[in-house]
Amino acid sequence: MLSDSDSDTGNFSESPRKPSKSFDIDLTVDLESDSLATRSSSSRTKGNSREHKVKNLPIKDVSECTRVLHEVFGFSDFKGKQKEIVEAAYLGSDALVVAPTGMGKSLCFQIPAIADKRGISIVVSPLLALMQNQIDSLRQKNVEVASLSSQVGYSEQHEITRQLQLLDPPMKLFYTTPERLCTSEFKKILRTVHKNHNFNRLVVDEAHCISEWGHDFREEYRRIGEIRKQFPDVPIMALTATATDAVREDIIDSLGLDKGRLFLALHQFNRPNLFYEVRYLSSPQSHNQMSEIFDYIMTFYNRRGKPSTGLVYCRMRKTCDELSAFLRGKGLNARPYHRGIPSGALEKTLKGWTKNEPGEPDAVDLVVATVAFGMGIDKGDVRYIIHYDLPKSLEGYYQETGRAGRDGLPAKCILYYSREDSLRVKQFVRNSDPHRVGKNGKSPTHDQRASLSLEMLIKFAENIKTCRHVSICRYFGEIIDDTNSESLKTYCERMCDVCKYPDKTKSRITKLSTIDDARNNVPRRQDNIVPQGSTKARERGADTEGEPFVSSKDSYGQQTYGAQKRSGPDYPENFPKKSKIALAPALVTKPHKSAPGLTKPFKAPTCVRPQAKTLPHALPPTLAQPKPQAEAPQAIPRSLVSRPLISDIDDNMNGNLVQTEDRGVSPALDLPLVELFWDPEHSAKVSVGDRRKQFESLRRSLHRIFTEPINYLFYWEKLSDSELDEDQRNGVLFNAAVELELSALSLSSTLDGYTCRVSSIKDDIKSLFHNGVWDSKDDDVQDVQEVIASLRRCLPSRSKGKGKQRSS
Ligand SMILES: Nc1ncnc2c1ncn2[C@@H]1O[C@H](COP(=O)(O)OP(=O)(O)OP(=O)(O)O)[C@@H](O)[C@H]1O
Repeated sequence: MLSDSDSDTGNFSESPRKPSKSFDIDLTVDLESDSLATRSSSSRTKGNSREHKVKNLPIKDVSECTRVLHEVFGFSDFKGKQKEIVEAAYLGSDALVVAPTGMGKSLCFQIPAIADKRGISIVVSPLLALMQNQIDSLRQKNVEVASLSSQVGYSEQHEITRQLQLLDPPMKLFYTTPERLCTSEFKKILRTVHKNHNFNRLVVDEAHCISEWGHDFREEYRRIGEIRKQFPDVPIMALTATATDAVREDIIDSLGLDKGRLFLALHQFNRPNLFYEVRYLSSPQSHNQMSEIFDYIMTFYNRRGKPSTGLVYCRMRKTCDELSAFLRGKGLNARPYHRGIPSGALEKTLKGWTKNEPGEPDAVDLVVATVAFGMGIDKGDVRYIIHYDLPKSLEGYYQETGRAGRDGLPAKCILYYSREDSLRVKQFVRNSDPHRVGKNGKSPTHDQRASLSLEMLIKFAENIKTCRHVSICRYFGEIIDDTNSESLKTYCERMCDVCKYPDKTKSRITKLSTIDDARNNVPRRQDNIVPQGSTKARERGADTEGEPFVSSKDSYGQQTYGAQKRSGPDYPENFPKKSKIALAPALVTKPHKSAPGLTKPFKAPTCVRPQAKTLPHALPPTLAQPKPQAEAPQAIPRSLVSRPLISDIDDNMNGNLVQTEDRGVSPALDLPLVELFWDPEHSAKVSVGDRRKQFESLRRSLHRIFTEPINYLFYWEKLSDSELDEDQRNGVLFNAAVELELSALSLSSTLDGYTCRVSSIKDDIKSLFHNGVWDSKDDDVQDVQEVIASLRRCLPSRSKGKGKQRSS
């Protein structure tokens, strides 16, 4: 067998360009140089100084790949298009591999890397856990592999860096993150590796992260294309499980893949062994849902006669903690998994789950996880995957359910769906950072892309006519003729609720609440709630005589908040009869002493509360002031002083911020006085009394954080570029409470749902104590980010620098 690793970059006659998949041409040998024509590309050789020219290179023998498959991995046959992909890569083609979860994409680059007689494949991977998983598995097979990440100690990093630059480095594969790959120090190392003819190929795993259309877009992934520019002769292989046409195009463009010589391997997306089912909820009622999940798991165990490995996905960390505690309390061997848990505990959970042998002491049957648990988790016998709530995209859902049944045996995928939850996710997506605009204006903005994918997921969930398998595959671009029952059978043989029990599914969907999207037009506080009489209000045509808050905008659609109808128990008798404004929020108010523009403060007679004593230092006076520890003790409200300090907060396994916070001695805070008016007309589902109560508790939660004795300066600085005076700060907190309460109301169709929503927002507010959440982009702190966004929207306009910076 003849072989060598890094061949010449172009000192051979140009082999004719053949379309994708015809990599047999790649075997063409340049007689002059004896090197393979596999790297040939005029575009790639441009700018290359031919330092790679190596004479008398032997032809590569692709049977080497099969040998590796048998001897290193112990498999008798290739799966899917593995053989073609592996050989094309071995021979030096660029390759784009789109294959369903569990197909065996890792082998597509591991085999050629091992088959290469010398040199290294550099693998870019988005997650440390994913890398570690592959590294561990390769080491078990005695494959030399290395990685550089923050988890590697300094001296080891030094040693690995040295080895990488040897003339004959020991490792076959080197794993790194996109962030490290693009640093100038690492590029310097790469230059040496390349100069030594050891840079065999670049592998981009989970390549959908490159795409602006991808659900997991990662800014740093976009920069990987720089490697193609700097090392044009180095072949690139990109792999993903979820690439629509748009994502594929984006990957090819961004990485600069050579379309003329690209090996494109597309597989069917269908996972016929997965049973998809959607369970409809009238509204998210956590206790019922948790009990139902417990019952489901127990029934499943009983049917199989033994515990089975499973996964429950939740969007929020705290739901993971609560649900896993609930299930553990009921005797199940469940553990939470999210980024708020220390890495040691996560490793233990992962190990217990991956190596799960029921009955073994450290075995974990069930992991309750956020999306942090996913990519790269390769366990064959996962028998069920439950989505406690709605993921943010169809791609995400497909990838997460893809963890099930990787051994080819049947597995169940259950999605809990309620319209309230879908509205909530929509709101997240809509409000998520919209600053990323597509390359050359070609791609849509981030929120358009994300909204589209979410919309498709919602359609998938609510569609009870089309087979779930077909819906998914169509989303990824497969053309399926649903009039042909034979071809449909290849997708689904009664392996989804729609196909297996259509009538039951039809009756189940009637449970969904009738809440519709129009209700989700939660007004942006700054846009539509204006203190009566203020300049802004006047500009918008506010009634300075009596209507407290107004909006002249009609973009709030069907919202009919405000002073439109004058009746009901809470409605003041003497409220002015004339109603000028059609659209205004239900809650109208004026923060005490704030809003200097208020020339005629509105007094709603029935709603004036008893004069609360306002402590002078309920909010710290200015940002420039010395830290409050130095202040006289009486300057800080007693209830705050007695609260635990930030350093006491338990940021461990269960992220028990809530508990710690609840240890505070007094829940009562003396807040600045406000005058309130609530329109009962628009509080049909939830009484004015309940709303007032919940509003006050939201407001209290906000005040606790932003008067927090140790860190409040940090919080205010995070929110605003400029200093705010006391009135302004009171105004911000007040307005944010208004906005958050409205948001909870608009996303709920029952009192229970509303109360549950407010309590969840309060937990999010408490999470602001964790300094890390302020700048976090993690999916599972998105609720907290929503609270921050709300606060920023409520800043006076001149101090909105931070908010703008985020979204510009
Ligand atoms: N040729 C093969 N024969 C048998 N099993 C294989 C073969 N190739 C891969 N596998 C097994 O299939 C499983 C899935 O492989 P792998 O993790 O590479 O999938 P993947 O396509 O990367 O999935 P995901 O996108 O979900 O990460 C692994 O357990 C792997 O050992």
